[in-house]
Amino acid sequence: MFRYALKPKTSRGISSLSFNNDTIYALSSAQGRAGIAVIRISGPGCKDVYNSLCPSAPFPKPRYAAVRTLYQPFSTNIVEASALVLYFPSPRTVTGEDILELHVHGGTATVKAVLSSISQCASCSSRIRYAEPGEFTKRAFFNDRLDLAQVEALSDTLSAETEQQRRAAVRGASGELGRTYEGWRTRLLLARAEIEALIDFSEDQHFDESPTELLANVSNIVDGILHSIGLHEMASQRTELLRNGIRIALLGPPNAGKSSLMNLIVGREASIVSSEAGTTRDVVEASLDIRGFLCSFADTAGFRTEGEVGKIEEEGIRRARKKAEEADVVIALASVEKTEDGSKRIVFDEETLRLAKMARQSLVVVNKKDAVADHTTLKSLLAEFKAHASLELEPLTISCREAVSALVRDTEKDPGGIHGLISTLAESFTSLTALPEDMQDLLGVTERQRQLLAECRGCLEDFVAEAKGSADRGEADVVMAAEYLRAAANCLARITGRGEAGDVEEVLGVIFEKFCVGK
Ligand SMILES: Nc1nc2c(ncn2[C@@H]2O[C@H](COP(=O)(O)OP(=O)(O)OP(=O)(O)O)[C@@H](O)[C@H]2O)c(=O)[nH]1
Repeated sequence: MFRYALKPKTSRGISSLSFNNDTIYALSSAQGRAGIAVIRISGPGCKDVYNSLCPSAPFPKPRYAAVRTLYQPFSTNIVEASALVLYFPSPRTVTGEDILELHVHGGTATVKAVLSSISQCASCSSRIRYAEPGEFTKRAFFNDRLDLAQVEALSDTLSAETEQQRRAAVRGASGELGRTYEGWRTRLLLARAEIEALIDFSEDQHFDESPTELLANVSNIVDGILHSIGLHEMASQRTELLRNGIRIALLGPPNAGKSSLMNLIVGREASIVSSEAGTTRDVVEASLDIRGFLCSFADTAGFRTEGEVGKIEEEGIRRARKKAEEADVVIALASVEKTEDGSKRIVFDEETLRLAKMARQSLVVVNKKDAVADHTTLKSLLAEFKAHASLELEPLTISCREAVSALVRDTEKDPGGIHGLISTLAESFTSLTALPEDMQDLLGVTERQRQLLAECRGCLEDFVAEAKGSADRGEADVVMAAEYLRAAANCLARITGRGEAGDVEEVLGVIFEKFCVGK
């Protein structure tokens, strides 16, 4: 019963004061009125809790649902007339401990009464108390039910707001990444063991390989791992875009219609629209879900070069330029305007197009197509613009004035061309974040993991340099080489939570603080 009291170190090899023998309970479904509320209890006192709440009913068969009346402990007061009760015996449970699940009516008073009754239950084997945030998952980790990469994926699953964030989180939850990193770590440990054997026993025993030959052979293994780390790092940069959002900067000359376009896309008046040039002085940002991708949209000050540019406008332009340089996608907006002689021309600015060309993805869009009466004139204006601005692709044409909000899903009604623009944007998001079919599991690589992979790569590159240096010198520093492998393996261990105790406890705090109570 006192599994952990007898074992000062958990199965992960970590002594943790917060890991204890207590039986914990919490409301695992959302707070507030609902059809059903799920209360979860985990720990050695589950059976005692059941016996206190259902004193005369038989204990339910493990993993089978049973309908029970729940009583206030030591009384005949009914707290829930018909609860669904499930018992899962350890160790094959989500926390690795005994679990009791109570599905009760989701009224606030019922949930409160059941939780209060659990707190009054008596257990001779353990203290019964309300769980801390993330404590169920923490127990799953300490009991080897989840590795750290899976815990992070679970945290991402709970916080996923868009379809693409959900997809990435699901990939991380499979445990495949943890297995991959463990596989690499084992290979590095075996290689290090061979090198250490050489250090320890070379004076007494004959080895087939010389130290330089051994380092060269290990280098081949390390090269393979380095190649794979490169792929994982690349994948993590792509998933970071899904997690943190794709940054889009909307650039163009004053009055091109940037604010109008931004408002149409985000579906609200985020930016001020006015016929006065230079209305947008600062960067206006809004986050939204575009076809399942989280995006952060930035409307910027127009790049005005003619006329007097005041200090505030100048600062706005500087910020716009910075936004463009940081953006993943730049939308370069031009517009159809009337010239002094009454004819039409497409107004654009060179700086916008230069920044668009430098961006990872860009779109050139011409607004105010409604200002041209016929299609032939529009076509010849576009051809002239394309040649003058040396554009490789055909610009998209839109009219914010004729557009229906992008939030209206009926793509038939798209006189302003906004749905077409959204589809093109979604295509560029896909190409920014896509991974080949056989690399889909890598969608789960998190920023923390990427940093550790980069650290690991550094140690392995040092090893390869040492091996090469040894071959050139004809003399190997095997102690240094073994140390590089030890450090690299430890980086991988910290990804899955098998690292040295201090390291793991440090990352645990960061990871678990994101969890809610009941998870
Ligand atoms: N005819 C026509 N006018 C438009 C269209 N889109 C915007 N406008 C008008 O163009 C003017 C400028 O629009 P804004 O959206 O404020 O332009 P902006 O690029 O944000 O301007 P700055 O803030 O000065 O950089 C306003 O009077 C809009 O009503 C369009 O599709 N057709």
